Amino acid sequence: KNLSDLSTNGNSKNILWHECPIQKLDRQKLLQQKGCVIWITGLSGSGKSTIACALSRSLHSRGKLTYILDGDNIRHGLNRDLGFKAEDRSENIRRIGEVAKLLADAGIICITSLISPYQKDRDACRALLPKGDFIEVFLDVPLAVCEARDPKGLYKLARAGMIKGFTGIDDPYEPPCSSEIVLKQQQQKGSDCMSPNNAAEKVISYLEKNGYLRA
Ligand SMILES: Nc1ncnc2c1ncn2[C@@H]1O[C@H](COP(=O)(O)OS(=O)(=O)O)[C@@H](OP(=O)(O)O)[C@H]1O
Ligand SMILES: Nc1ncnc2c1ncn2[C@@H]1O[C@H](COP(=O)(O)OP(=O)(O)O)[C@@H](O)[C@H]1O
Repeated sequence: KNLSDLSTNGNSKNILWHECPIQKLDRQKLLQQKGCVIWITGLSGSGKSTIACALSRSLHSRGKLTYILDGDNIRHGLNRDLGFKAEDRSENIRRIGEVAKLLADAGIICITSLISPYQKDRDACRALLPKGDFIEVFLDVPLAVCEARDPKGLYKLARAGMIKGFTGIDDPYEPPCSSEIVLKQQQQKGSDCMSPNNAAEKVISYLEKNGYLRA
């Protein structure tokens, strides 16, 4: 190794990047797909986890390897030290963005389902990936619909002041302005314009059209 290549990165000094002869392209060839990140963002209750699962199931049945990074789940382990203040949410997203980047480099179709309320945090994750490989999916579901669903009873607690800083109630959500895919949920009851399976199909069409389902 050439000592002049030793570098500093963050708090790490004297580190050198190690290349392996087996690269992303080789892994993609093996898997017959392209590694990428499908970044699902939206309010609590907008359907992120449901759509992530529908998408994973559908891609799996076509022989494609996926992995879901779900905010709730990752907060049980890797991110168990983080809460919900703005810096903690940013760090949550930064770490998951880095893990997603590794999974995409492994050739996997990585699906993240996080509120990710801040544009700058989402954009920082986008910037970690090669152009095109970060596919943002905005679940554009009105707060009233999410609040009416309230599957975990958290909106009720937030309205009663028992949870402080709940997204959409007393904490911000910055809607994305240039997502690759926008999935809109109408407010009328019984509207089936965005069933989880329809939503998954829209994402799969995008992947197909953009060459992610072949090596
Ligand atoms: N204060 C507050 N605000 C928002 N959400 C809260 C809060 N406290 C707990 N929860 C639960 O945590 C889930 C969101 O975690 P995320 O990691 O996706 O959030 S973030 O991206 O860091 O903003 C979120 O899950 P989802 O409903 O699946 O989105 C909530 O169940
Ligand atoms: N497309 C949809 N149409 C109707 N209800 C949905 C849809 N997607 C999710 N749901 C329901 O909404 C609730 C919240 O979904 P969930 O996937 O947990 O959202 P999130 O992960 O964004 O918090 C669940 O009860 C789920 O069954």
